Amino acid sequence: MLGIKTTTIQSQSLFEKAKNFIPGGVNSPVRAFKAVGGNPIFIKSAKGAYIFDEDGNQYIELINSWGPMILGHAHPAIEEAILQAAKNSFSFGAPTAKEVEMAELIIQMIPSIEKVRMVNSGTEACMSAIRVARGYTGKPKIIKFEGCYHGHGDSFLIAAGSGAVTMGVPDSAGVTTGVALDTLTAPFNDLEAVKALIEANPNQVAAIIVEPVVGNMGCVPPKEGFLQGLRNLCTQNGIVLIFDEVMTGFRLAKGGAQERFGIRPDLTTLGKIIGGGLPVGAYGGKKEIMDWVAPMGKVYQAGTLSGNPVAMSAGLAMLKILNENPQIYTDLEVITSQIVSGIKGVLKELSLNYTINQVGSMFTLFFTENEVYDFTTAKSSNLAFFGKYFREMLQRGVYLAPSQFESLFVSNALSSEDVAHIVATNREVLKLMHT
Ligand SMILES: Cc1ncc(COP(=O)(O)O)c(C=O)c1O
Ligand SMILES: NCC(=O)CCC(=O)O
Repeated sequence: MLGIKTTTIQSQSLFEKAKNFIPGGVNSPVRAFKAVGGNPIFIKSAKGAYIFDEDGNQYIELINSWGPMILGHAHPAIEEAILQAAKNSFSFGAPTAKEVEMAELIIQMIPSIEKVRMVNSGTEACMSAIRVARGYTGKPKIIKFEGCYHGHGDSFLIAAGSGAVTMGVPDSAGVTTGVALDTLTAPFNDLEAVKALIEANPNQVAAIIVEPVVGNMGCVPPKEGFLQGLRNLCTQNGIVLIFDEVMTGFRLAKGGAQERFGIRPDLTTLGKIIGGGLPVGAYGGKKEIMDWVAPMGKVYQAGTLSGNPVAMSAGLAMLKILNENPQIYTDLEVITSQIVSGIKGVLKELSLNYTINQVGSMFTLFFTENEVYDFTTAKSSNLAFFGKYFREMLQRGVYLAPSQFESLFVSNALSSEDVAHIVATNREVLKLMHT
């Protein structure tokens, strides 16, 4: 059943057609298989741990819509919530009880958030968060880390990770020099570089934005003391600390990476899991800062579909399950550790020294022998090897992110048979690649 057993002819013809109408044939660059060779597969449906393409091939999911499907696909409680909500119409552009319930639950799950505003994507959340930080501090610049991705807002497409680096455009065309000059960059895990930037730009830095565990150059954990060091520098210099928890929020713990590492940011951005698979983002934090947002304050931010009732219902159903079942996080960690230790065992058997990083239910196998702790070390990976690995895994029914510079996301829908299949497939493919 698993893997490409028939053909991918439907996917191929859809892709040919799509290229006539959609730039590059895809609605988000990371979906193209540009970095790994071959053409994208077009998805027809998914259920639990499995995804099915237009040709009827079945794959085990390790992307899970780039993070949101932490409970696996089409979870019955979320499906039901969407169907029920849709019966009352799909959008009102006016306040609802659901969004109040949603805000209350987010604040309960993430204690650093005292007030929260709903938006439609992680990009919007991050764009809005830095605007608020600038309004609140009256300062123009932000510091971000090389290889971190905070969505496609102009200010973030400087040394950006994820699809931007995969497609070779970490500094995108179309971003003005003026905007670019207000984004300062430092290597991830390098506190001294951050200190130097703050000293060289006195009273200029409004915010430091960071993925507390990076997913967008592959999975890269923070070194001991790094996040606390950022917290201290921000407090000492009147800088707003923004944790971009679009990937890590509700994934690494119910309170995200900030709960896992015990650090309290001033603002947090959220996306992915918060919508249960529908388009939702949010930003929130200290009341004192969030009260700068219109209509309370002078920072403008708005949205026709923000707090959309169907999306809120899906998100609420998801968050309630996570909030009420802490065992899910233990299970996710066990499943992911089984996969990772299985792959490590395979590497040992084959005398390969590739690096695997794992934090909770996020992990990446890097085709480099170097320790990977920042963008430079991530980029030392052998991308041709990754491409071959990706294609061979897909052929055998394991659906990975089509880039070395992405994390994989595990769902709790994986069975022990699925885990065994993933490890066995790694053995087969890595062996094939190294003989
Ligand atoms: C850490 C992080 N921030 C922001 C974003 C942007 O979110 P979206 O794709 O929903 O706009 C992403 C993912 O794309 C992300 O991984
Ligand atoms: N690392 C990339 C993502 O998480 C988002 C997927 C997309 O941009 O389509």
